[in-house]
Amino acid sequence: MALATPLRHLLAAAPDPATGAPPSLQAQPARAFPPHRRLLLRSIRLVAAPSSDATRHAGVAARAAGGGRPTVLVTEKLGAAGLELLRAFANVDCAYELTAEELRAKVSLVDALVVRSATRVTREVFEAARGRLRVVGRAGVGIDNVDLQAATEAGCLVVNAPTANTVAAAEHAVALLAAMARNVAQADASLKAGKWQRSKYVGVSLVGKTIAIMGFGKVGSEVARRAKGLGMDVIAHDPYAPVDRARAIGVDLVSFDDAISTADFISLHMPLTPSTTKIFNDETFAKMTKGVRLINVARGGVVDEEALLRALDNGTVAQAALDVFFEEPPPKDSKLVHHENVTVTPHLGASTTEAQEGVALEIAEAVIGALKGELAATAVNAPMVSAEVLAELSPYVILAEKLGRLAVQLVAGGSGIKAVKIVYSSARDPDDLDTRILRAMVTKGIVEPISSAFVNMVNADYVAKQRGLRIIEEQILLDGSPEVPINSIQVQLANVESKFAGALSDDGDIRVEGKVKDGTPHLTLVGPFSVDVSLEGNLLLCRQVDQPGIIGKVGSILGTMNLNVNFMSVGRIAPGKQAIMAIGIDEEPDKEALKLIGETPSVQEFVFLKL
Ligand SMILES: NC(=O)C1=CN([C@@H]2O[C@H](COP(=O)(O)OP(=O)(O)OC[C@H]3O[C@@H](n4cnc5c(N)ncnc54)[C@H](O)[C@@H]3O)[C@@H](O)[C@H]2O)C=CC1
Ligand SMILES: O=C(O)C(=O)COP(=O)(O)O
Repeated sequence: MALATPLRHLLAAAPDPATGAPPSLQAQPARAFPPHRRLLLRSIRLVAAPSSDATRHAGVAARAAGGGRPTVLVTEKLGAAGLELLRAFANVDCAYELTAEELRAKVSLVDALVVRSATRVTREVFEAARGRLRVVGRAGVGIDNVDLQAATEAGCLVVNAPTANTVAAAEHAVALLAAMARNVAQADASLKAGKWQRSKYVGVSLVGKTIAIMGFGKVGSEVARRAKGLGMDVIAHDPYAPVDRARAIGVDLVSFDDAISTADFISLHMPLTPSTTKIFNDETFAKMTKGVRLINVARGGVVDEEALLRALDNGTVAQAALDVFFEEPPPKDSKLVHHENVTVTPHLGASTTEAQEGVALEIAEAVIGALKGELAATAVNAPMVSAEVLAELSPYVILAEKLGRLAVQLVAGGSGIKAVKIVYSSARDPDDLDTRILRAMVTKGIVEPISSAFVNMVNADYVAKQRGLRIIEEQILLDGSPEVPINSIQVQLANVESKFAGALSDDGDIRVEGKVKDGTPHLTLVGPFSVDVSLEGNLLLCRQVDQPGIIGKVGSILGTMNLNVNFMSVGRIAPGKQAIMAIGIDEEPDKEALKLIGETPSVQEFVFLKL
């Protein structure tokens, strides 16, 4: 999907100047709401929520250094069709089996990095990238080899390919299940060694046995379906899986202890996270039925391998079939790998021709989309904002950033900003108004003019938190049609001094408010003064006592200095009382022009603001 320029602006670390057709607005059903209710929307939330859900959306545009084609570094073997797709869009550097040092050396020269499970994309890698790396594409599911927090802090989007290898992984689990139960690998090795050991390799049957699926996600549920086809009783444990989905394929969701204590076979399908690390340990093995058989096609780290070895040696675990290991490749003398009751494969779950073509295409599309600033449906470290929401809010994106920019420039030097309140007035039910993108833009507007940080949707909340900015959002619920998502956005900075007293509200906050008019952002309120000036170019705010002639005087200074006024508005409290002039200027006035404006009799204060 091509995005309108304002949206690219949000998604971009460096805005991509390419234009696309603006996405159509989403029609909303008309609903009635009580008038003018003020609601607290939400305080700031962090965005680094590791998940492999396929429903997350966000994008980050990258512009290659020098403005040319972007460069993509591919560090592990990728399916040919995916590589071809990448090559049509970017310069692709395929460099396999890099050392950590070599990877760090290369990463600052690329806009995107595509990896599988063997490349460790650590904090050091993001640091070495020095801000150029915008997208990490994981051609597969597990993103435990990517430091998501470091990626988020660097504003680097991480995308994965969560669906194309599901069936391959499930089939491999079933292959290991059957091979283990019938000693296929051991018998094969024995026969090849010239032996004929029929009684040694008597196996166990699967039919009628209970298998516990630990992690009932995409792979787990496919394994469950296949196990049912083999005549097994299937139970599953997954604290987050919907009961309905399990029920639909005839699987009972049970507690962790119930699952492991009743199963004859246990198949692992959860992600490796801090809470699943070594979740299978001495304590949990002790709760299992004696003679249980374990299959692990998930991640080696979910099993305490020393404890598994003990359980195999004391007969608690009769057999294990392992595709994944804590350390990959495992040490050559690994006792687990060489154990006679253990069947091993070298992380082959996703290694089918079909799955590799699939993940390569899936990741190539996601990476290209993200580099273009389009939506990444498989982003794992950015908030979920649907394409429809992004399209609908795109006119407000620039407004939000400009209000942030204005507000921060009104702060007097030395007064640290701590509290930012964003007030949206809207007739839309708060549950139907996703403002995270706008909050990110206000943050961008506030932070970027006063720091070297760059802010995008991936890192906005993180940057705000790191800078001690508490961002609160409120909604004033208006009467009227909820078809227009937002009537106005107000940015308030509390407990700061202003270099322009006219911008202070009666409560003492710096306050600016804006609206979108005919698709263009307008400033509509400064402190207590209503104005109406298009937010383009630069802005001059002058405060004076309302009286005839001042507009002419300031206007003629600007004219003399060859400064073009693009918009102008006067706001006053009452005739003859305090007033402000808001003047949009295309160019930036020089010191002399500003001096003359300051010396204009009756101009009590003025400020020049860059938009
Ligand atoms: N060996 C291989 O080549 C492959 C391995 N994998 C691995 O398989 C695993 C599953 O992948 P998908 O099914 O695609 O992911 P998924 O995200 O669809 O499913 C994971 C499920 O685990 C559940 N879960 C999270 N914490 C849990 C806990 N403490 N106990 C039980 N369940 C928990 C989640 O709720 C989710 O339903 C991942 O670890 C992935 O990295 C996936 C593909 C290939
Ligand atoms: O997708 C996953 O989680 C996998 O484990 C597959 O890993 P791979 O891409 O084969 O290195």
